[in-house]
Amino acid sequence: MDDPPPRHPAPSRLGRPPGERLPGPKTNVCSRSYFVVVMVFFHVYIINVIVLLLYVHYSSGQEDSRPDSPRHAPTSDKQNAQSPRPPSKAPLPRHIFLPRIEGIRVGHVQKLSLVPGKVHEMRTLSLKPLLFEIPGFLSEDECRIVMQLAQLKGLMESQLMVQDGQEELAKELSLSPEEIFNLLDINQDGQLQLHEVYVTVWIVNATSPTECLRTALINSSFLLPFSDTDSLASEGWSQLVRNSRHTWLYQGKGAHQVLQDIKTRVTRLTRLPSKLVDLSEPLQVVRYEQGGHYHAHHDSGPFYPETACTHTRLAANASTPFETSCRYITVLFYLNSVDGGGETAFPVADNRTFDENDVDLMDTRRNCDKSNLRVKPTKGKAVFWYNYLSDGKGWVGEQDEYALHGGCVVTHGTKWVANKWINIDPDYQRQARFEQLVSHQSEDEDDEDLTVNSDIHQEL
Ligand SMILES: O=C(O)CCC(=O)C(=O)O
Ligand SMILES: [Fe+2]
Repeated sequence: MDDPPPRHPAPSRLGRPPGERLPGPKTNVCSRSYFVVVMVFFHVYIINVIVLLLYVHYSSGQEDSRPDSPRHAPTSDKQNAQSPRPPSKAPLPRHIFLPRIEGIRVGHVQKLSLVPGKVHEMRTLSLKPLLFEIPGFLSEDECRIVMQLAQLKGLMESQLMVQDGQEELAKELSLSPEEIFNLLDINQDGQLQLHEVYVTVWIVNATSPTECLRTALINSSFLLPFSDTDSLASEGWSQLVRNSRHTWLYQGKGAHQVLQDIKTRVTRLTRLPSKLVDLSEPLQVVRYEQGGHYHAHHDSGPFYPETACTHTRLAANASTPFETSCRYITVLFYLNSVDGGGETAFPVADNRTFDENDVDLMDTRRNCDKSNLRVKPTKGKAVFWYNYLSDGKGWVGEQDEYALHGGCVVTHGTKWVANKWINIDPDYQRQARFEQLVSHQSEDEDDEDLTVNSDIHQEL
């Protein structure tokens, strides 16, 4: 009998030496399927990565191909601000730095090229305020046309004056001081402002002389330039802030060419962006008869965080208790040469004799000769000054106290002047939003030149 074939020992974990592989066929199947699975996963992974990369590439490529893509054409802040966008609350980028003309020193003369074929000379009159004069800024014809246009439009009384029968009415009604006060407190702020006070004077005189006014003074903290109430009772014209007539002339598209030319020249003179000049108040034309005057004043008030500017008020979207015109620059044109008096006085220019208590300096009927600086009205001459200082960062800063000025009494003849005020909000964001809003409106209203200030100017 054959011996039975030798049998492999039964696989036994215990009996296998360490490191010995598992029997043949079973080992082969496991490693192959494992390899296949791994390879499938690997390929799927690679394909995913490739697809992802292709997606990223093509999607960014499409963005790049847009004409306004930043990668193709980097847009400046200025372009961004000009492109039509709905007004947003996010702070707008600062892209305008207002140029300010340097005065160098009093008497310094700079040559200007404002109109083709003519050179103007600009002389520094004072550094505080920064004040210049430019003889012959307007031609004789331009002066004549502006005066004629103003006459055609009609001039109105610059300050309310006592009307016929007003005194009798006041007597008949025999109002109490409080009633008079409340009647005259036009904006109902519990105070009487300067323009309200001068109306008060007439009615008070007609009822219970200065008693009424004293009550008003005690009940409120309004500013009175002449504190002597007895003289208020006895004086006439001198008590009016101003004694003149005025009108406004629109200077936008469609206006008389002379008015548009003046606006262009003012833009060149001040070197400000034309948009700022375009959006400013229209030209104000003023006529003083013999005996007319304008007591010393500021064309624009001081600026506090809660102060609103008249021109940006509508865009500011907030109601504020104080409002002023925010007239950054005044350009004053003399439209005729005055026979006697009528100088423009700058009582405290360059601070040579400034005494804060000397309130009489405000009185241009009596004390013009005490002013530090007086400019003689000569046909065609322009003077211009900054009513606000710079904030040191290229924008409008605080009010310049030295910009106090007034029109001396006209002793002979008449006096014609025109004012071009350039309105800028010291709050940059408000000015920028206002410009944004106006450019949207002008787009909507198609090519109409918006001079939004034309019916919202206020008397100061
Ligand atoms: O008449 C003048 O000389 C000055 C006028 C003026 O200050 C004004 O109109 O605001
Ligand atoms: Fe003024």
